[in-house]
Amino acid sequence: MPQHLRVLLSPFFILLLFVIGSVYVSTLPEIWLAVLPWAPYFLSITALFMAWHFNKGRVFVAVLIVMAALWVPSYLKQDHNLPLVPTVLALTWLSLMRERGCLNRFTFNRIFLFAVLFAWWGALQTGWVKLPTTVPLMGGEALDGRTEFIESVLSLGLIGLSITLLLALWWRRVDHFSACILGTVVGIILINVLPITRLHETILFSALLFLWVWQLLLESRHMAYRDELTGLPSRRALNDAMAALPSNYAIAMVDVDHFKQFNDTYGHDMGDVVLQMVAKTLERYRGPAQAFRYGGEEFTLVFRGKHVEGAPDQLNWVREEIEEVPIDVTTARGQEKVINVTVSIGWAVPEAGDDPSQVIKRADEALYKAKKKGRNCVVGRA
Ligand SMILES: Nc1nc2c(ncn2[C@@H]2O[C@H](COP(=O)(O)OP(=O)(O)OP(=O)(O)O)[C@@H](O)[C@H]2O)c(=O)[nH]1
Repeated sequence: MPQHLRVLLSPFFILLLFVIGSVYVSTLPEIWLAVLPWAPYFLSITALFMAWHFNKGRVFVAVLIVMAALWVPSYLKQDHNLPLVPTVLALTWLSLMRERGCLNRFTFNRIFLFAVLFAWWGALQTGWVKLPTTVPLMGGEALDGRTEFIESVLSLGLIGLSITLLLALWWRRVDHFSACILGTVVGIILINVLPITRLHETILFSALLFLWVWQLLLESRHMAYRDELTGLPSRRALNDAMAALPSNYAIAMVDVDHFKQFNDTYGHDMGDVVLQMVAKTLERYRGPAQAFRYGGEEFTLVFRGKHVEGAPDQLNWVREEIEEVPIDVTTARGQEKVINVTVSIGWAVPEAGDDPSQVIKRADEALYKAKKKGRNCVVGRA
């Protein structure tokens, strides 16, 4: 499944699950129905605590925005009149901001900014502030049909623009945060347009808050199991994968040739670009083999089951493909040129009684032989 759809899967699946659940909510025992109104508060405290723990200021603020959407109307005693426009605007605005950690001046500034936005909406709703009828904005008292019409068009325009922007951000970033913001905005719109009771509304708000708890769980998993530079699964993920291998498998170790020299000549940043390029090429072989960053300039490919047979050919293709990628570099004298890097590969399959760590050791020995042979080659050790 394409990565774009994969990141959207969990937010929209959670939403769908809660929407279906809300249909059957009235069949729940009394005790559950009594507890349900507390669910959003419990979930928001959990999400806020987790966001603080993982130092995710944007998630912290997103949860507060969802809570404001739930809480502000009941505070104003205006049930079922959700602050739709300020909520969507605040979430969109937030997704344009960079992650800058939690509980610092950036987070407090953002909370203040969005609090002003909600306070403005509340003031207009309650009539504390009255705009001239020619300035229709976010619930300003509509004195005639024309003003009401302009106000609706303006609200729809702002929401449409926000959704377009959020879709563009999701498409560009392909990350869980953008997907969760999209899910939250869709959820808020659903709550606003569906003819639902207060109880259903509570369940849908719980869905939106659960979505953020889930996002933080995914994020923590991502931090533990993904290599930050290349985006590949990390050594820890490889250890887990090795514990669940079938009987027929092969492990290949891929190492960039003369990488120290490359770093010394073109700089560490260019070295990082090379590692990202190698990772991207290895990722393309996701079908037959799973790629991991083993550490430093070393990568691991794991072939399982029927793919083991084709491993030598696949490894040669990988090697050739990496060799063909042109890399633009600047020399110490400021000259620009295009170069190519190569990799050496050693691979092995298990012998009777071998555990995966022994197979990795033998693949490493094969890699050593490939280096000795002159590099840019594949050596297999069955
Ligand atoms: N840019 C960059 N360099 C790294 C990273 N991790 C490790 N390195 C560098 O990778 C280099 C590893 O070099 P060696 O293992 O000695 O490899 P080599 O001797 O140059 O090349 P071979 O003999 O062909 O393996 C060291 O200079 C490390 O600093 C990283 O994440 N980014």
